[in-house]
Amino acid sequence: MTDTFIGIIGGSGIYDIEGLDNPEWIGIETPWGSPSDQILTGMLDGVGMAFLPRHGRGHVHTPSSVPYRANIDALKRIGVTDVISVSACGSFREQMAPGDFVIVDQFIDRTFAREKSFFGPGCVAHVSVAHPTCPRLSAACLSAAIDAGITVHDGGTYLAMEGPQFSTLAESKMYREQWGADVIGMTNMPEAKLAREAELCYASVAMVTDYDSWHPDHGEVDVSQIIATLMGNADKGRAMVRRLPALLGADRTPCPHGCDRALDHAILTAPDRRDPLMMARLDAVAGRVLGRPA
Ligand SMILES: CSC[C@H]1O[C@H](OP(=O)(O)O)[C@H](O)[C@@H]1O
Ligand SMILES: Nc1ncnc2[nH]cnc12
Repeated sequence: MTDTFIGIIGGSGIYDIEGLDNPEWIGIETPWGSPSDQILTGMLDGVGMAFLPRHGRGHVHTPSSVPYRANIDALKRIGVTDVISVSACGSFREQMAPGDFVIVDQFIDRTFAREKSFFGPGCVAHVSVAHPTCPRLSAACLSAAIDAGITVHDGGTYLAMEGPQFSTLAESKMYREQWGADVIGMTNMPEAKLAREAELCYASVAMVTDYDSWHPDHGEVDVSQIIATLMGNADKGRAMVRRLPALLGADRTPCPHGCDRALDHAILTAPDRRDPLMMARLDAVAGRVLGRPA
C-alpha cells in the first residue's frame, strides 16, 4: 500500500486549481529539461495533489513545444501515482456536445514532431499501450463527473493531431467518418505513452469545446469560441476535481491493470550493454526496475 498522490495536468484555459490546503508552487528540474511550469502541490481531503499547467501559466507552450517528457518525469519524481489530464477537445459526434465531458479510452496518434519515449539507444524498452488509459482511474473520473452533475460520456477515441492549426474540412470528415475518432485535440499524445513508460496510471478527461469543422450547422472552429466554452464550464471541471480524493482514497493499492508495473518485461537492453548516462536520466521514470543510483 502506498499513499495516493493525484497529479492533474491542466490544459488550455486551466492554469491553476483552487481549494488546496497548504498550496505551494514548487520548481522541479529533470534530466529531460524544465517542465512547462512550476507545480502546484497541496492536500485535498487528506490526499496529496499536484497541478501542472500543460502550456504554462500565461499559455507559453504550443502543443508541439510542451516538454512532455519533463512534465511526466517531474510528476513521477515528486511521487505522483495517478495522472489525470484535463483537456479541451473538438467533437466528431453530434451527441458529444460543447460542455460535455468525455472519459477518453483510446487514441489515434497523428503527432510527428515530439519526443515520444524516455528510452532510446543504450536502453531500449517497449511497453504496451493497447489500453492507454487506466480503467481504475478513468472510472473514478467518470464517477466524479457524474456526482458533479456533468454530462459525461464513458469512453471515446481521441485523435491527437500535431497542430497548431486546426484540421482541414477533409481531415475532419476523414477522422470522423473513416477513422472512427470521437474527439480531437493536440496534446494527449505522447503524454499518455510517456505516462505508461513512467508506470503512472493515466486518465484523460476531455471537455468538448466545439464541433471542429465537419458539422454543417456549426461554423469552423476558432480559439475564442473554445476559450469561451471552457470558461463557461470551468466550474464543472473544478467540481469534478474536488470529488476525486474521496473516490480514490488516501491509501493506494497496486493498480489492478498493471499500469504501475508496465516496465516489468519491457526493457530489452542487456544489463552490461546499458548506457550509464541513460541509466542516470531514467532514475525517476524507471528506477523501480533499473535500480536507483546510490
Ligand atoms: C485552445 S485551442 C487548441 C488547444 O487546446 C487544447 O489544449 P489542451 O489539450 O492542452 O487542453 C488542444 O489540444 C490544443 O492544444
Ligand atoms: N477542434 C479542435 N481541434 C484540435 N484541438 C482542439 N482543442 C479544442 N478543440 C479542438
